[in-house]
Amino acid sequence: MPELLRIEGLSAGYREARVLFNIELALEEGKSLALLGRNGAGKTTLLDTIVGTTTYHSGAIFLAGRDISRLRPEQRAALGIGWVPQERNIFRSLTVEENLTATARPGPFTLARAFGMFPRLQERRRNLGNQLSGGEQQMLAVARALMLNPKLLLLDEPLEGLAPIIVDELLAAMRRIVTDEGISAIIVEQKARKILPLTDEVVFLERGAIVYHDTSAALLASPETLDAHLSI
Ligand SMILES: Nc1ncnc2c1ncn2[C@@H]1O[C@H](COP(=O)(O)OP(=O)(O)OP(=O)(O)O)[C@@H](O)[C@H]1O
Repeated sequence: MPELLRIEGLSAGYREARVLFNIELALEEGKSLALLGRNGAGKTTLLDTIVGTTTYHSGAIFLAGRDISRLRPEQRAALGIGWVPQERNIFRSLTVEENLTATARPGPFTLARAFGMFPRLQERRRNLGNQLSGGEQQMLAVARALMLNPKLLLLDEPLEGLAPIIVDELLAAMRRIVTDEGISAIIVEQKARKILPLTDEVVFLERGAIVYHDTSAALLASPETLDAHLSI
């Protein structure tokens, strides 16, 4: 598979504060990566740096071979980076359907496909964003990002604060996204054991540096390694 994302010697943070140090990472097309680590390890900062909203210090980020390190966030989005931030940036005063179509870009992922993946959204298509439950808002945020037909989907703690039944629904949808739809994704998650079975690779960040990178299958086969990293 061709390489989709390559990060070389990346250091970044917020203004003069450095949060990420010398990040080296590559992801092939169609592969998914779980990005794990304790609170404050730099997971969100890494996603935001790929999106382009942090302060870039050094190194480079390539998307499908093109250096995007100095592009603005909207230019990166146009090149195929889809992003669901922790705060789920949906339009609260637009309907579900308007949210999905307002920023959509042509491609295989259509409104019908979004409703097929999230039947709850179809039922609530005429409801406003602010009338949805937290779980429905998260589904809408994910579906909205997919409607941009991204090459790379970045999800920041998509399961956070959701009821168990909604967590299972979203996990099933995420499995479809990364396996059936074959969309490349980087998923930041606290619930490591929930996310590892549906990702190809896993990275642990600690104090802004990568301290572990392997296949998710290898980490799942080694519970003591997983426990060691989760307890850090
Ligand atoms: N806007 C900001 N300005 C300055 N420092 C920030 C900002 N956002 C985060 N940081 C700092 O960057 C470091 C990494 O934070 P980040 O949110 O990336 O971690 P995280 O691994 O995503 O943690 P969490 O699971 O809590 O979201 C922390 O020390 C945090 O205080």
